Formats: sequence, C-alpha cells, structure tokens
Amino acid sequence: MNNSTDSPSNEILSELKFKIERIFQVFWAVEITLGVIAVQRIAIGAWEQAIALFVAMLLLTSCYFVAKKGHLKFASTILLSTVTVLLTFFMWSFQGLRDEIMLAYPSVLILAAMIGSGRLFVGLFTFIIIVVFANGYVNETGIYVNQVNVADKNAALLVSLIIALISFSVWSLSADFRKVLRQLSREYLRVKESKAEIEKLMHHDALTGLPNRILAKTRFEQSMTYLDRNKQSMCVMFIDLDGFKSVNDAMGHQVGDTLLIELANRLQDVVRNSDTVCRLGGDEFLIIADFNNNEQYMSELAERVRQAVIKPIRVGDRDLVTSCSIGIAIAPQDGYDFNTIMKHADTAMYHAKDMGKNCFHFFDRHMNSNVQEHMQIVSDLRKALKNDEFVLYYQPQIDLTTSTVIGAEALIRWIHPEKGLIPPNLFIPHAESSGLIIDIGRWALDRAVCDCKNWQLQGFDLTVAVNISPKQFRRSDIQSVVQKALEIHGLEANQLELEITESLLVDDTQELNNTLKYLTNMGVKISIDDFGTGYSNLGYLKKLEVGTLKIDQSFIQKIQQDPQDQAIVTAIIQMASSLNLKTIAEGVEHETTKNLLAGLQCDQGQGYLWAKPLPNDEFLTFIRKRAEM
Ligand SMILES: Nc1nc2c(ncn2[C@@H]2O[C@@H]3COP(=O)(O)O[C@H]4[C@@H](O)[C@H](n5cnc6c(=O)[nH]c(N)nc65)O[C@@H]4COP(=O)(O)O[C@H]3[C@H]2O)c(=O)[nH]1
Repeated sequence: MNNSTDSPSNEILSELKFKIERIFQVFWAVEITLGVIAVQRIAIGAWEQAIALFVAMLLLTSCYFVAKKGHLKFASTILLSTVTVLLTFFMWSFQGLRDEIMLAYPSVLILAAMIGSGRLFVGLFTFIIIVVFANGYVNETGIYVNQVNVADKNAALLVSLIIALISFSVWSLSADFRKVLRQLSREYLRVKESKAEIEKLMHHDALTGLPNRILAKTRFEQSMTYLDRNKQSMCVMFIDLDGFKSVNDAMGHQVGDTLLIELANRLQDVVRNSDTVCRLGGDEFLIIADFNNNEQYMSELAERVRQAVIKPIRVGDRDLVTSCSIGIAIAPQDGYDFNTIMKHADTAMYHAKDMGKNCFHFFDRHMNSNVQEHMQIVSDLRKALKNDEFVLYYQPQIDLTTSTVIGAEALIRWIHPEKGLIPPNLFIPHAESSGLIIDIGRWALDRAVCDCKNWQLQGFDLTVAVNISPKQFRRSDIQSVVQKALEIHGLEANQLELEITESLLVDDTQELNNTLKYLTNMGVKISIDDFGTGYSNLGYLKKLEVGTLKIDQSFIQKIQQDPQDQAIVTAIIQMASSLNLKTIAEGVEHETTKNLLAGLQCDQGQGYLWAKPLPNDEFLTFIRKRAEM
C-alpha cells in the first residue's frame, strides 16, 4: 500500500483540486450562459438587460482570479451570490414568479451544494425563499405588480439555456457522486482484503502458515463439543524439538526457519485431514487428533511424528538431524479445557525430555504431584538464596604417593529451616531445570574461592575444586564470574579447579572450546567429573588442556570384587597417563582400595577413608591435624 497517496493531507489536497476544477467549470458555464442571454437581449433591443448581464459577467471575472489564488470559499460565494442577485433582478423586473428565470434558482442551489460551503447554501436558500415570498406579497397586495407576457421563442431560448445549465450542474454532481462511489467501493474492497489478511495473521503462524495457538484453542473447543455429544476422546500432542536452539545459534536463523518449515510440512503429512497441526511458537508444535478411543492409533501417530522429525533435512549442502520430545494428553480424561490439557501435555513432554529426549510420553495424574513438588522446591530454593541457607562442605583430596592433603572438593549443602540438612542430589536437579543453578553456582564458586584464600592465609596452600553445572558452564559469562571471584578474594587461578561433567563435552561446539581455552589460559584447572560413566568426546581430552580425570566412584567401590571395574580403572589411568593427565579416584572407602589404586599409578584419592565432606571449620581442624602427623 502506498501511504503517501492515502494520507489525510493528500486526501484534503485532492478534494481541493477537485473543487477548484468544478468552480472553473461552473464559472465558464455561467459566463457562457450569461453571454448568450446578453447577445439575445441585444438582438431584441433590451439594452438595459444586456448591460446588467455584462456587469454581472464582469463581476464574475473577479471570481476567476480569486479561485486561481486558491480562495475557494470566497470564489464560490462571489460566483453564486452574483448569479442569484442577477436572477432576482430579472425575476423582479419582469414577470416575477411567472418568469422563466425562476427555473435557474434550483440550478444555483445545486451548484451551491456542490462547490459552496454549507453556510452559503443555507444563505442562498433563505434569500431565494424571502425574495419569492416578497414578490408574491407585493403582487398580491398590489404594491408592485409584475407584467406576465405570453411565452415566445425568446422565452423558449432562455428556458432552454437555463435547463442546459441545470443539466450541466446535475450531470457534474452525479459525476462527482459516481467518482466518490467508485473510490468508496475501492476502499471497501481494500478494507475487506486487509480484514481477511489480519484475520489470517491472527490465526496462523507467519513462518509455516500453520494454525497458531488461538486457532488451536478454537479447534480444540469445537472438537470438544462434538466429542461430548459422541462420548469419544481426542489427543493433544505437544511436540518440542530437541536442541533446536543450538541449530539456530550455530547456523543462523535462516537455517532454523528452513528447518521449521520443512518440519511443519512433514507433520502435516503424517496426520489425517481431520487432525490439526499448529505451531505454538519457537520450536513447539501441537497436534490435535481425534483417535476414536483407539490408543494404538495414538501411539502409532506419535511414533510417525517422531520418525518424521528425525529424518535428515537437507539445508544447502548439509543434512541436519534433529529430534523431538512429545507429550500426549487425552481429552476429556486429562482435562476439559484447552489450558488444562495443554499444561498436561506440556508436563508429559518434559517427562519425555527427562527420559532422554527423542521419545513420547503420556500424561498421568502422578506427574502433576511431581510438578507441584518441583514448584515448591524451586520456590524454597529462591528463598534459600535470599536467606543464605546454603553452606559448603569440603572433602579432602589426598596425594596417593605422599599421603598429603593437596586440596578439597567443595560440596554444597542446603540447611533448610524446617527440613534440616538437604544433600545436593535432592535439590541440584531442580535448580538445574529452573535455571536457579546459575545463581547458586555463582554463590558456591565465590564462597569456595573465599574459603580457599583463608586456608592459604592460615598456612595451607591447597587447591579447591568446584562443581560447575553444564547449564552454568554454557553461560557466556562463566569466564567473568570466575575472574571476578579470583580477583575479589585474591586467589591465584592455579588454585582453583573447575569440575565439569563428561556430558558437557558431548557438544563439541566452538563456544565450549573457546570457554575452556580461556579458562585454562588464565591458569584455572579443569577436571572431568564422574569420568567413565557417560559417552564422552575423548578427542577433547587431547585438544583441550583438561588437567585431571576423576574416576567415578561406581568403579572404585567395586574395584576389588569386580575384575571388569578394575580393568576399566586401569585403562582410564593408563590413557590419562599417556595423555599427560592426572587421575583422582572418587569414593575411596578402604585402605586396600587405596593401595590397589596407588599400585595402578593413580595420582590422587578422595573418599570416606580419609574424611567425609566436612563443614569449613571441621575441614580446617582436619588439615591441621594431618599437618601435625
Ligand atoms: N558413598 C560414598 N560417597 C562419597 C565418598 N566420597 C565422596 N562421596 C560423595 O560423592 C559425591 C562426589 O561429588 P560429585 O561426584 O561431584 O557429585 C556431586 C555433584 O555432582 C553435586 N554437587 C555438589 N555440590 C555442588 C555444587 O556446588 N554445584 C553443583 N553444580 N553440583 C554440586 O552433587 C553431587 C553429590 O554430592 P554429595 O552428595 O556431596 O556427594 C559427594 C560426596 O559426598 C565415599 O567414599 N563413599
């Protein structure tokens, strides 16, 4: 749409132009009519009438110049007032109300309606009525009596001229009406088109063209009324892509958009025509399907959706592979209204994510109690951060060759005002999924660095190892958080060790690479926690300056009974040694285990054999005692 032609100021300009044109047309029409009448009057010897007409014509020329200057109101007032006065002069001088000239009054009023102001129209109308009544009155009372002549060819000419002028006025008026009507119908069509477009935008997703959440709700409600009548059920599938954000971040939004469009098409291909596929926004889709109480169909549909999503998608010269997690809720058994059913499908989808993604999960009531419990813990965790309810315990780390304490791992505890001490396994997962781990982790890092500096001030040169959750590590500000903590407390970077999990290394991204490089360049040590339990990107161990592998306690605790565990531990120690990495064994509980590990050339140990995780003051007592030994 071109705004410049439709702006109000342009509309006013075009109306002015249109009125000026009309004034000039009317001006010429009146001048010509008066000219013809004047000539005719000369022909019949009516000189004084001819002179009056010429005077009027002369007066009217001023209207031409005034109109040229753009003073429309004034021009139309001069034009129509002069003509009215002239007509009145003729009417009054000759045959009064029986004069042919009377016919010209309606023409004047039509022209006033077309080109004059409302005030001019009312003024002329009032004047004409007064003149008509006045003439009637003077004739009736005999004060002044008009002569009525028999009509002749001159009268016929005058009437014809007046009718021509009226016809011209009416024709111009109707032409203007037609023009306005055409404009109006064009406008109406445009409004109708825009309305349809707005309607579409309101109910459809602009990228994929699929129905959006609003339309999904309407369709759901329509289906529900039908289901109620037919005692049937319908399923709602909440589909969330796994790792879509990484695709978007790494390859740009255009690639992300192409992927979403292709997935939208695939989803439409796997459902029936009667089912609805919607895009809720971002990487979330919804399918509303009637399944005729056939649960088998529902599982098959979910599987078809899963398969459709994992099929590689060609974007440019590469094949992208993505997967999705699907949550399924059934109406009416899991809820009657759209919001409830959506909430339940969403909950089921999160369970599918927890189960390792790329799968589907049905909602069951039991999930709701889990959700409520989760919400309660998250809300308590928020308060805990505000009320300083967290403490750090420290578990000593021992050099297996010298038996000296070389450092400690910081392990968080939550001292709940009612429930007492809560171990991390019970709240870290909730902190992770709610994002609170970022703040909790920052607090733990700062406190550990501060305590380590205090140990140093008391004569114990130890390292402190802090657990960093994957979510916290992926945050772009981890480098500055670490740097700030070291600067504030004045601790050397090489006295801090960050424990990251194996799972973090699975995403071999440039960003992760850069963060690890930045931290190791600063002098911070990196260790891989729970090593051996997950699938790790072993290539990383070589590429990055990871300092230590922490062998998971599940292998250490059964190392004496299970030859396979011993083989795994031996392999890890040998691989680490060939890559120039240190090893630390977690969960060492027995002297014999320690001796075995020392024999396998494991560098360090940590476990109940030496000490459980201890509050800071008890840890200080412990290291003091060890120093005196
Ligand atoms: N049975 C047995 N257990 C032993 C022995 N020696 C140590 N442990 C326990 O093993 C866990 C070792 O910590 P982790 O693998 O990093 O595993 C940690 C870590 O992943 C997480 N965590 C603890 N503190 C933090 C923290 O500040 N931030 C983050 N993100 N995670 C933390 O919570 C997990 C559990 O911590 P904890 O309950 O303190 O449990 C600790 C510790 O108490 C032993 O000889 N026998």
